[in-house]
Amino acid sequence: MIKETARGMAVHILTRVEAEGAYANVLLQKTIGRLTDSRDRQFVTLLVNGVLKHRLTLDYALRLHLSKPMSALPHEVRAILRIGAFQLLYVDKVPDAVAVNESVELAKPFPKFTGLVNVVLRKVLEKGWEFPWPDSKRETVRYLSVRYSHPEWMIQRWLKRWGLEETEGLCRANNEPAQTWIRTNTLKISRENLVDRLTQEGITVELGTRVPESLRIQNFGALDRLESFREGLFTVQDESSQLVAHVVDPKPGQCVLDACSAPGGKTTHLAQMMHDQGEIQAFDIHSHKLELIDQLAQRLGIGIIQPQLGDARDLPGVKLNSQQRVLVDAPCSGLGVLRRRADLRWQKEEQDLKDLPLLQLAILERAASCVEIGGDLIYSTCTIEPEENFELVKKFRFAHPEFEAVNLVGLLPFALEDERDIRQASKGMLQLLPHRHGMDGFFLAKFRRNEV
Ligand SMILES: C[S@@+](CC[C@H](N)C(=O)[O-])C[C@H]1O[C@@H](n2cnc3c(N)ncnc32)[C@H](O)[C@@H]1O
Repeated sequence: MIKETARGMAVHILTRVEAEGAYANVLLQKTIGRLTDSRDRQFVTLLVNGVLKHRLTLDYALRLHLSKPMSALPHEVRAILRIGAFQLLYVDKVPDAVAVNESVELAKPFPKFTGLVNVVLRKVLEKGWEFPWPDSKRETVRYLSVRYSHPEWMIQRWLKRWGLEETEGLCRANNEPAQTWIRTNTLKISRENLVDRLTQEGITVELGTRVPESLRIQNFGALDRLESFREGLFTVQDESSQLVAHVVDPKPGQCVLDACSAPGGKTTHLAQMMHDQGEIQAFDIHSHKLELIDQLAQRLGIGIIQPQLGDARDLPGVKLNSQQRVLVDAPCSGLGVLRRRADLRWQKEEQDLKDLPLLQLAILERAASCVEIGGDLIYSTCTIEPEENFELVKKFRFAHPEFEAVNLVGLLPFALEDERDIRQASKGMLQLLPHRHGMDGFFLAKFRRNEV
């Protein structure tokens, strides 16, 4: 039995993820609560997410010193080696000797492999980052793939679209640690007063510069234990996703439809902007996720949201031409948020980029039929792939000349700097990219319905 230390817990989680296909984030949340020290909880999270993200690079480094393939080793031993190599290569604050010795300690329940763990990790330590990488000119795809731990099919697409320099920049950005952003609940508190409250609670806070409600926080333990959290003064939401409600720009008293709404991040932001006056119908296809919207709305003190179970391709009960604002925050491949979702890059396949647009377009078509004349339709995704974004919007516009693009430049709460973005945004679309904008990859489009 591996002891339930922080490292032991990380081995246990990674083993279950690989051997049983368990969801890493669900397992992490369930398990780390057993650790009393918040630093231990953070360390387990760092190890699990780090190993999942950098798995390809770690295995490449380890295989150089193994006589058999990783698959010939027990799952636990693979996890111990990866955790050890991750600390040696990526984590400055752990002394190298500690990383090696602790890994050997973890391997003691597998006596046949303690020697191997010791020898292999000492070799990784000795070599550091001096690997025989694939040739970056002749084998560019393979080089970027192992150097930055991304699937080759993703690299291939990005190289075609953006070339070497930008693709490398994107891969680097995807490997940066994700920052934590929160959104002020302006129904209850101003952003300045929230900064004071959080500071009193020992949290390091920084004002977001792009969204008036956003704050970046650091040095926090379990957020749900904070008084300010329980009072509903904020919710966790990435900064780029906080842009959406500003682009929707709903007004108090309006009828708003959110077609794919769970867990309610954007729905509750819309309600805030409406001063909790009017009506928001919040659809989602999963009933367990609808409960999350209810819980969030309750905590934030919001009353105008009506969660509705239903497929957004049907939107049962919603009348044609009945809504002043309709948001489609579509299910997507999520390739814009790879830094935030550690194992997502390994879960997606290129086929998803053929299947998802069919669903996205069907949802957009039905949602569009609910927009009243003069009303607005907003489409957003957290992906950077054209099939789900620009190309999809082009198809939709071609079939629906009654929708005209709405200029986004004045709606965004920050000024765009890049000429390319300004040109796009004035035509009603914006693609944010992690390596260009320093934010999660996100796509937004807005159209107004005219009489035809
Ligand atoms: C990008 S997430 C929405 C995030 C949400 N807007 C927020 O800000 O918290 C997409 C959502 O679409 C839901 N979904 C997937 N297929 C759907 C469908 N056919 N109809 C309605 N909802 C769907 C998923 O359950 C998921 O909750």
